[in-house]
Amino acid sequence: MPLIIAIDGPAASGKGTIARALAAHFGFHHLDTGLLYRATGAKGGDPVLAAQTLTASDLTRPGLRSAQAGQAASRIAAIPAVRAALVDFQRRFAGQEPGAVLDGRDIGTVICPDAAVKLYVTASDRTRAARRAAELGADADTMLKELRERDRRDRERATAPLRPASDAVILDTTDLTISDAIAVAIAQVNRVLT
Ligand SMILES: Nc1ncnc2c1ncn2[C@@H]1O[C@H](COP(=O)(O)OP(=O)(O)OP(=O)(O)O)[C@@H](O)[C@H]1O
Ligand SMILES: Nc1ccn([C@@H]2O[C@H](COP(=O)(O)O)[C@@H](O)[C@H]2O)c(=O)n1
Repeated sequence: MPLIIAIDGPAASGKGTIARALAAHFGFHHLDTGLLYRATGAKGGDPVLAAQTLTASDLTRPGLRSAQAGQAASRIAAIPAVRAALVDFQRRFAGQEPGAVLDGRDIGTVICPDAAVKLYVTASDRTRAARRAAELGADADTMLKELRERDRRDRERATAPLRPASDAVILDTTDLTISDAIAVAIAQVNRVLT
C-alpha cells in the first residue's frame, strides 16, 4: 500500500516547499495540484473542456506561477465540473508506490480522505504576503490583497472549500524557518511510519 501524505493550506503558506522536501526525504512522488488549476485557468475557453483535455505540456506554460494565474485558477476552481474532471488524475497519482505527497486545498478532505498523514500548513496572511512578494519581486500590500481575495474565494466556494480535515495536524509556519518547518513535517510523518 502506498503511503499518502496530504498537505493543504491557504496560498503561499509553504505547502509546496514542505511537500517537495518530504517527497525528496522519503523518496516519494510529489504533485503540486495547484498547478492543475493554474494550467486549466490559463488555457482559456471553456474551463470544463480545458480541465478535461489538460496535457503535460499545459503544465509547463510560462507565467503559471504569476499572481494573475493564481486568481484565474481560483475562479475556475469554484466550478464543480472543473474539479470533477481533475479528480481521477490526482487519485491515480496518489496511488503510486512507494508513496506520494500531494499539496493543494482539498487533498485531505476530498481527494485522499484516507491519507496516512494530513498536514494543514498555514501562516499569518501578512507573513504569507511578504514571502510571496519577495519570491515574485512584487509589492507586499498588493500581494496581501491578492492572497486575501483568493483565500476568501477558496474558503467560501460550495464544492471542496479550503478547510483543514478533521484529522489534519495544523502546522503554523509564521515563526518557523523553512528548515524548521520541514523538520516538524518530517517528524510528523515519522510518527506514522514507526
Ligand atoms: N517557513 C518559511 N519561512 C520563510 N519563507 C518560506 C517558508 N516557507 C515557505 N517560504 C517561502 O514562501 C514562498 C511561498 O511558499 P510555497 O510556494 O511553498 O507556498 P505554497 O503554499 O505552496 O503556495 P501556493 O499556494 O501559491 O502554491 C516561497 O518563496 C517559499 O520559499
Ligand atoms: N487542490 C487544489 C489546489 C488548488 N486549487 C485552486 O488553485 C489555486 C491556485 O493554487 P496554488 O496552490 O498554486 O496557489 C488556488 O487558489 C485554488 O483556488 C484548488 O481549488 N484545489
